[in-house]
Amino acid sequence: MRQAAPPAPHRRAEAVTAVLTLAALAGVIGGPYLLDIYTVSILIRSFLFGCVAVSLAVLWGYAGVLSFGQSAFFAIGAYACGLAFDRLGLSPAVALGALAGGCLVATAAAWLTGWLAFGYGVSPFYVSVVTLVLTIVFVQLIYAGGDLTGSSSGISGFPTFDFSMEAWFQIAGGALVAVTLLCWVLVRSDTGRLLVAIRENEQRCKYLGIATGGVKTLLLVGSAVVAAAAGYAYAAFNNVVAPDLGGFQFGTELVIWVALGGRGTVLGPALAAVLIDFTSALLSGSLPFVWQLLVGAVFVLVILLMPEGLGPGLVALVRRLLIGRRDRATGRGAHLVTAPVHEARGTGHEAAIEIVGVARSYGSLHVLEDITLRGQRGELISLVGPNGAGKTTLIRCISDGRERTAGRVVIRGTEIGRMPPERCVRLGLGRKFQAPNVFDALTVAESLRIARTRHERLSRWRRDHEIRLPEAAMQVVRATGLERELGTEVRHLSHGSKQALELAMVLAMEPDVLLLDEPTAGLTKPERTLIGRILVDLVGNHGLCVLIIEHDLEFVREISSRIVVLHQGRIMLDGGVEEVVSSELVRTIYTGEPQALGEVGPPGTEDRRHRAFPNGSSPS
Ligand SMILES: Nc1ncnc2c1ncn2[C@@H]1O[C@H](COP(=O)(O)OP(=O)(O)OP(=O)(O)O)[C@@H](O)[C@H]1O
Repeated sequence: MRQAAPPAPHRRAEAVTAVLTLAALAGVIGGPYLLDIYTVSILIRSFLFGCVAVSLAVLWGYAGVLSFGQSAFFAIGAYACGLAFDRLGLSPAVALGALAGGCLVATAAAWLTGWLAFGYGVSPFYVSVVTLVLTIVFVQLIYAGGDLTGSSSGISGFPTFDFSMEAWFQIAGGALVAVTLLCWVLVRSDTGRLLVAIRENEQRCKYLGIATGGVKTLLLVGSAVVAAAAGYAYAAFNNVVAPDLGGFQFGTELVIWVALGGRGTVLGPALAAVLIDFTSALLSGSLPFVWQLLVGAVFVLVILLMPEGLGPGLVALVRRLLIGRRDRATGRGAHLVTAPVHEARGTGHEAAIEIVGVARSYGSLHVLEDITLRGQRGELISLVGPNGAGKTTLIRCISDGRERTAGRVVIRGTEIGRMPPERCVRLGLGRKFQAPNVFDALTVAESLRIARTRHERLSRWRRDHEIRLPEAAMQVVRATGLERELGTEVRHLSHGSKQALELAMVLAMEPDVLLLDEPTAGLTKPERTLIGRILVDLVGNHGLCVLIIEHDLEFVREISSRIVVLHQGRIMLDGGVEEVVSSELVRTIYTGEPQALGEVGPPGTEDRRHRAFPNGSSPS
């Protein structure tokens, strides 16, 4: 496929990075011949710590995974080196085996951490707790290792590589330059945008079919391997490993360095790690307590005055001087292309969606009972009913297999069972939430690109400026003027544009069944009319099955092929538009008259009546 050329701001950023990289490499090669031996030996350590800080910067600053356990991964690599060299002596096979072994153990530990921390329904803070525990477990294991691990004294004096100080400096410095450059390439790529999307709105990512837990686990494994390799080099250089390397204190120091250097950059944390560790080594001897106090005070000040850290401030300044405003750097150059149509799922004869006997209870509260419903291709089914009737709960039960307490949901012939949202979505489901559920920190183009993840693999090393969209999504983007806003950050869009963007993102997945929860909430009359026209076209010309929750009965009347009335968790009526709209039962449900239903209507039905029948008009 032909690739679009990157826009000018990107090319300038790449040129600036190339110059910085060459300058850094020149410093790394020439530095040890200009600096005194003490400075060189401290900087070697600082460079290796810098590698770990950069890997944490990607993990935390971009993907939002705050890990205190990078020290444990670092120490795993260090102990792999110390143990192997101490027990087996130094040979190329042992050296390579120890490096591979350290990385493998770190991979296993990171994978286990990810499995524990990124499971279904787990709070994002849980990973911080799990990684904290990891450091404690690691230190306890080392203590319990007795003679094998050297317990609290660690291992020292083992044979190691016979490299000169200059060579160590060049290896450690070169590693820092390489890790920083690779991470910079990653975070600027489409995959880097995906990491930001996960940090910003993990729920939306899942409903775009992205297995966010898997992505975060992979990233954690990658950062653990970088940390383990740095730990290996640290042990080989220093000839000593100790339990403190894997402890909570070092893990927290790494977090502080990244916070000071700045989340959302990779250069900031690299520089902060080197500068703070280097200065610590120089000052902690003469000013042991004052120095710690000083670092603590600066940390508090930066968090208060520059919550994003020092790096982003400096980067913004450099960008303004060299490149221009941020939006221009991230958004310009993106353009839309119509994507080829993918093969339809299923046999084509089955129902688009089939709901059989679905129920949902919260303890003794039965919110949904025995819901049975079928939707075909080319049908627009409106789900109406007063507040609290269970409409949103039904949408949740359809789009997340773990929500319902009984019944079956079948999408294009496949039962969803207990599938999480990202797997339901892959069966051909698209869900738009009531309030716009978008990525505020991304541009419109980036959001649409992320929405195509299910169909197009995201690049790990570059940004694709060509956004390929299916006809239906393209229609929404064009009709609502989003085409002219491709470079705009979503946070700057109006409410209506955000609603349209979310709809376009959902359509970009090429769903067969579209679930819409009050898509016109908060929209103006012309915007509502436009969305209505688009929906009718999606159903008529693209064959989608749309299930829409709506309170505006005029709107429902104009667009629906069928209306389903839900009341107190049960389907009261399922029929054609005129039949339902003129139904006495519907009027009774909305006005809460007890006679017709043999019960008292739910509280607050007056308000609902006004929402359902604008201007107080009757449905008939
Ligand atoms: N997590 C929960 N725990 C307990 N009860 C819940 C929970 N979620 C929803 N409910 C209850 O389920 C009922 C149905 O809620 P739901 O949001 O599905 O109604 P709705 O028809 O979509 O209403 P609205 O039109 O106001 O959005 C309400 O009584 C609500 O309080």
